[in-house]
Amino acid sequence: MSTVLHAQGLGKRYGKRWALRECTVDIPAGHVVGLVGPNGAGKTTLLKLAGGQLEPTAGDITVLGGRPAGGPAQLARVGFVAQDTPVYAGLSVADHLRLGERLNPRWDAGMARERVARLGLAAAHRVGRLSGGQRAQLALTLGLAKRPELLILDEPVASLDPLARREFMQGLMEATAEHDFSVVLSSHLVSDLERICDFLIVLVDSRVQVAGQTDRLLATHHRLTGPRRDPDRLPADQQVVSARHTDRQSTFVVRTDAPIHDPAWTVTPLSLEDLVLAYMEKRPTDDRRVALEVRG
Ligand SMILES: Nc1ncnc2c1ncn2[C@@H]1O[C@H](COP(=O)(O)OP(=O)(O)OP(=O)(O)O)[C@@H](O)[C@H]1O
Repeated sequence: MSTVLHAQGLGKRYGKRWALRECTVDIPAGHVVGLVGPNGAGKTTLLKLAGGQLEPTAGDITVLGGRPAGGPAQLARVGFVAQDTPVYAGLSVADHLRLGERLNPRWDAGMARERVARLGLAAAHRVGRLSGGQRAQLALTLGLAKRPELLILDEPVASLDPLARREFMQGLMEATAEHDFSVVLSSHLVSDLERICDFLIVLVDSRVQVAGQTDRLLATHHRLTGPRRDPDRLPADQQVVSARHTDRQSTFVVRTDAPIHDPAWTVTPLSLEDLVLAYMEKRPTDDRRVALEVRG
């Protein structure tokens, strides 16, 4: 299967501070990829490196097999909807569609018109007077009508209310069902992404903590609850993502490909949100087996 994004040791530094470091990921084509992480984790940096708006300080990145923004053909293959859903306040909805048609060789004018009509956006309406949700939908329309092979969306729903979030995601889901393209979109919240994403990247403190297909991630991560135990006494093939202890009980989130047979444990599956939170809790530590110890 072809790869939409390949990063090897990718890093971006501003002054002394790394915004993204040692990022090595492969994203196969045909997925909707959720990039999740807290504020300042490096999501925008990774997406801008993919879009070619930033140059790496270290490592390599290829997108659809080419250099990001490496010429008009490459630019036509990648759509980018930036964080502040950039549209031109003084221009009308129709002006935006005309601009899109002028600038994009594969522009799907019929789809753009149909989508704008379905959203109830009047062609003559000044974009500066649209609501945040309507602006986000217009920006999504422009991104989709470009007919990219890869559409990158940087926190597209961050400023929207829950209903507008749902409508936006619904529109994106319908588009991915109708047309064959890959999507990478970022959010602070996994709840925004879990209905639509089938591939997840968790980014915390400028590093990729985990990346993979969501069904595979869910199948290989488990919560173990049982009598208090030192993490060093877990089998070597169980990678401890997070650990919590009371005086008598331990709860671990572990990653393993092997079945868990130890009768001491109650094994429960994780939701995607649990999984992301376990990685977000992870902190650098001297102990390689334990990501986090919380007493409580
Ligand atoms: N132009 C810049 N100059 C200096 N530091 C920057 C610049 N852009 C980003 N950074 C820093 O790089 C780190 C990662 O920023 P980035 O915008 O990629 O994070 P993010 O995960 O997208 O955050 P948010 O969710 O808040 O948008 C942050 O510490 C940020 O302050």
